[in-house]
Amino acid sequence: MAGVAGRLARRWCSGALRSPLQVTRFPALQLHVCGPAMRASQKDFENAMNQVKLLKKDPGNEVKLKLYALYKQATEGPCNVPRPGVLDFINKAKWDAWHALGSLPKETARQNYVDLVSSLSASSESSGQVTPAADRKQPGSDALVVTSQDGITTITLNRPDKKNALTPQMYHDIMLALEAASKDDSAITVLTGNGDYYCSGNDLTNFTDIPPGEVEERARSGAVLLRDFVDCFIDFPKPLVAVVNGPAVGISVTLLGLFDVVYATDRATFHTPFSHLGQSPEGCSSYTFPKMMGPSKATEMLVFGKKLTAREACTQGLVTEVFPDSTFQKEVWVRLKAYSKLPPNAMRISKQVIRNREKEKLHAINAEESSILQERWLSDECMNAIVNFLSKKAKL
Ligand SMILES: CCCCCCCCCCC/C=C/C(=O)SCCNC(=O)CCNC(=O)[C@H](O)C(C)(C)COP(=O)(O)OP(=O)(O)OC[C@H]1O[C@@H](n2cnc3c(N)ncnc32)[C@H](O)[C@@H]1OP(=O)(O)O
Repeated sequence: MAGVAGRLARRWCSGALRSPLQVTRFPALQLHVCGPAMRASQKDFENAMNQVKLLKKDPGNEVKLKLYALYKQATEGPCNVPRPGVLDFINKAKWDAWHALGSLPKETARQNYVDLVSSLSASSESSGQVTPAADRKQPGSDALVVTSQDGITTITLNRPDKKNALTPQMYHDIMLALEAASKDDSAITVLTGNGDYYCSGNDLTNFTDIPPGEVEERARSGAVLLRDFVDCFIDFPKPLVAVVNGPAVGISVTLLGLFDVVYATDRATFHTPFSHLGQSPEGCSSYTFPKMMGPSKATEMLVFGKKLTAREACTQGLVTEVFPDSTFQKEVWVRLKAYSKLPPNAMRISKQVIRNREKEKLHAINAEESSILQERWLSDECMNAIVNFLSKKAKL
């Protein structure tokens, strides 16, 4: 395959092949093709085709073949044209990739194409080679992807079929990733999501399969986990940037108050349905939200569960800047890449000057919120809300 791959690369890059997959600029990446959520619209698909053209670095021939195959499957269905001759290496490799998809439904191929492009785009504005940072402990599952390049460590939530809902493993892995990022060579750390959502908050199935008699203990350990998790954000020493690529729910919203900068696509929304869930605010939002938006706007969000658009969130100070979805990834990564070239020690120290005097207070608030939430998890209101979600009676 290496010889074929090399020839393919030359042909693609030289523009010898005319197809919607002509990748003129390629991303560096860690790739994940997602399961068949089957929600991508034709518009999403067309957007993804456009996004491919913006990619900066070569993702490698295997990926290009995968993109080609998914495109053909999504637009024409299963491959039933004759296989090219043995010496027609390029077209044979393309045919093989397409044919390998068998009877995969067009909708699934379309979704997989969109998801694949989305994962490529997440890092398409960077020029260096993305490496899974070799000196760090890698996450325990592929629900989290950590990459490092151009002075930016990016932590990507990668459970797009579940809207990047956070499992206990992910909480632990994010803590490990933040700890590693605090010590690595990068100047800036980014948290983002793969797929159409930034994050749908705590995975509500975390509350299931608890044996009778263990509920209190689970609530206690859940509160410890929550407290440790939020502490990592409070203490994180470098500029921490949220690249909010889609809607955000629950703890993924409250935590934004602990980030230094929050960039959002205009497709993002911000929703904290704590009362609907019989729960209460966490992530220090009971302090950061009233401080940034005033108590009454904070109450609308944290108590009444009002969902904000990206622009509203920007007006309230929760979001730093909103970008059109079509140019979001491009603009944000260009910006971050430029920032990452600033002297790292100066940035770290300036962050400390801005944040340090509040740290103690934030830790105390986090402890209090976690303890209140521990009680809430044992309430009938909370149990009923979880049962409602799980039985699909309620979509919050
Ligand atoms: C006692 C134990 C303690 C545990 C440890 C705790 C540690 C810290 C806790 C911190 C406290 C955090 C609080 C919060 O974050 S509150 C917010 C919780 N999130 C929600 O309420 C969102 C619920 N989801 C939804 O409302 C919708 O799914 C959503 C609007 C996000 C998307 O709707 P849409 O119709 O577009 O898509 P689907 O509903 O079909 O979703 C696709 C699949 O994804 C699953 N999904 C989505 N979000 C979650 C979630 N939060 N938890 C679990 N699963 C989620 C959804 O069920 C679909 O799955 P299937 O395809 O399998 O049906």
